[in-house]
Amino acid sequence: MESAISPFLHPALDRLGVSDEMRHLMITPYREVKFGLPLVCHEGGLKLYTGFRVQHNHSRGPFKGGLRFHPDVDLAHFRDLASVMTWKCALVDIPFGGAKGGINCNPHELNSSELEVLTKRFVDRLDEMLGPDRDIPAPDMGTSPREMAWIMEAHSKDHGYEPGIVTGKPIQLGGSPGRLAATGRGVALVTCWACENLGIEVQGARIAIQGFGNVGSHAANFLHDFGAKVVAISNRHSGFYQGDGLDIPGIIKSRNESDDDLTLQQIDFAAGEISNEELLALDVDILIPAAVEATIHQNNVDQLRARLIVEAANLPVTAEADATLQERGIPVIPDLLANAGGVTVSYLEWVQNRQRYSWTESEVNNKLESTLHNAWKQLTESAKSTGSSRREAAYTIGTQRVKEAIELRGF
Ligand SMILES: NC(=O)C1=CN([C@@H]2O[C@H](COP(=O)(O)OP(=O)(O)OC[C@H]3O[C@@H](n4cnc5c(N)ncnc54)[C@H](O)[C@@H]3O)[C@@H](O)[C@H]2O)C=CC1
Ligand SMILES: O=C(O)CCC(=O)C(=O)O
Repeated sequence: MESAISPFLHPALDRLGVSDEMRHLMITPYREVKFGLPLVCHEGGLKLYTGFRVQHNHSRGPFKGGLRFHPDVDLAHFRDLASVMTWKCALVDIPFGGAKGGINCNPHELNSSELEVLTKRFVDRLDEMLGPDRDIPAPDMGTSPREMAWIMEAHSKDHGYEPGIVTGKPIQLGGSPGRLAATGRGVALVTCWACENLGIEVQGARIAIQGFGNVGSHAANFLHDFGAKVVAISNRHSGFYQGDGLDIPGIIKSRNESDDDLTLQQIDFAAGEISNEELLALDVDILIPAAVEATIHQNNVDQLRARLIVEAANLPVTAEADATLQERGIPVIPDLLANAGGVTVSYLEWVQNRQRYSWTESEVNNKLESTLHNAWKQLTESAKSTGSSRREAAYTIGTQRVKEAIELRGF
């Protein structure tokens, strides 16, 4: 499989003028593992899943990145996503490297105790690679605070009480206030700054959001609170459109009551059903892809009518589509910044865990906002002064910081 990040990364390394050896070092994962995970299912019978962890780079701090439980994942996928984490942490200037991993299972088809066994077995297999100063997992698609609690338990069994082994935990176990909503909060804040920059009024702005999980639903809720009209949302099954704005708090409430992504379909509100492809092509001010990679590609990019795209998902716009959007003058706020709120509060959670001390939610939210705003300022200034896109500027800053750390540490 061709790397989705290479077309963004190589030009940044060209701009830095790195040697071939340094380029190779910066693009190659430090370590990647793939292993079998057997599970005896409740109805009987053995199933074999595959676990993955790619540790991309740790020159600026321990490996950091989420765990995805999804049937379609593979090593190539995680290689790209781990690399994204490295540049993202560097861009927002938190002392972590990049990693990503997960299991090729469909969490909707397993019950809670099967998932618990699988998650704990995953941690056992990775035992010597994980640790609060080595590699710190967190939630990504298909995982949540529940799985993070199991990870903490599995690790602490052999290593003693250590909440800093994982972030995105339940608050009762040392999770940080604000982490659950942090990625969506960051998406909403960055959207507001971008609107201000581009002369788009947030109040009343029409927004379409693809993906209504942790990130999409929290982003929708914050933007609704800021006065925007979220006119369309979707999940992996279908989408909904209501021209005068959806009742986002009401939809989230009923989704949470059933605790199942599927029930978005069953919610009773005065909206029409649309497909994910139709959602992407809506005539809106802002389009927020918050689901999976490559949902905006060369075959649908010409249909897009949004004035601004904010990448809440990782790598949702392919390189070909990105080039077309640049030609059409449609600004894209890149994933490296737009969804960095999650890992930023993960860092704050890890700091609190290491100090055995906790901050209030408003302290955490203030630190999140100032971290993202610093990165936003650096990114926009760099894009302006070099005449590059925001994505190019994000990669230039991220790769520059990682290169500097590698050189300072030596080989
Ligand atoms: N959870 C976090 O803190 C962070 C997540 N992200 C990224 O945000 C994205 C979403 O993650 P979460 O919200 O955590 O996942 P989630 O598992 O909570 O929700 C994913 C949502 O996307 C929908 N979906 C899945 N495939 C789809 C498709 N092909 N078309 C439309 N909708 C689809 C699902 O039905 C669900 O509504 C991912 O790209 C993830 O890597 C990025 C930074 C942090
Ligand atoms: O919170 C974290 O450590 C990682 C979040 C993540 O996986 C991401 O930013 O893509």
